[in-house]
Amino acid sequence: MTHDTFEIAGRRFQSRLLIGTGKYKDFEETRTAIEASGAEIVTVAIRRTNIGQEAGAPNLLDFIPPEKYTILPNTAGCYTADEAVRTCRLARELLDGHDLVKLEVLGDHKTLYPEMHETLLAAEALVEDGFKVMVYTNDDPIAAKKLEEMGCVAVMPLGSLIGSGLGLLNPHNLRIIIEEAKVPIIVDAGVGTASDAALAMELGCEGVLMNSAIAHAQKPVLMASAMKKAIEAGREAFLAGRMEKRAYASASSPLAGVIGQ
Ligand SMILES: CC(=O)[C@@H](O)[C@H](O)COP(=O)(O)O
Repeated sequence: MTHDTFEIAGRRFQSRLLIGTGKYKDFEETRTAIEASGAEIVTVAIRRTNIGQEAGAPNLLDFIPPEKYTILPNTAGCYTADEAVRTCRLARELLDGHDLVKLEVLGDHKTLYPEMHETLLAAEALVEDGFKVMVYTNDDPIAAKKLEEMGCVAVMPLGSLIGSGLGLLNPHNLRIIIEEAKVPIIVDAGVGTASDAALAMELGCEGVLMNSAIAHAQKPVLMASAMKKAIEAGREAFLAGRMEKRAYASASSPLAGVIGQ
């Protein structure tokens, strides 16, 4: 499987597991979990994590160095297109012109569901401004297509609500989105355990982004390692092509060809 890489915005990656940096006990635990996950793309909430905004405070980039990981600044905590666009511009300044961002514009505090009108406005403005936009969206195939047509480099439908751990609530919609897509589809949010991640990959997603399932596991580093394997297993199962489901049994040792029959 070493050649099974995937591409986002002209960059190639081996690992299909994208990982968040929130909710860990401390930066050291963040570092160890990310290491165990094998992730190459690491997302950072610019409004919540210090990557240089606060001089003198502990800086995440000392633990997750940009020379080793692709840092993916995200707009978590933004509720309007304006806030999201400003946050991406701040990230670009802090990261010396880095243009790959994860856009999320949220609708309310209770569901953290994407606000699609503001998301579309922000995506348009950011693409226009030269950003490579990976965008968090609901699992609506029409919205996913619009975001792709606007020039987003990856579309990231939710599995279920951020931080809920409820898994993939609508695999049927995800399948439609994947079938229609010409850019990578990456499930973002709601993964609770390894089988959720494997299922997303079996559906044909290019990758999965997760945070809570690892950071809130009782043993985050062990869960990070489990997720790495689940993503790889799900991908291999997708490439292998699953058998058809049948309504009735089919003997494991068929009689056809048996001597004496
Ligand atoms: C880290 C990040 O970008 C989150 O907004 C993301 O959606 C993860 O969700 P979970 O915490 O449910 O994995």
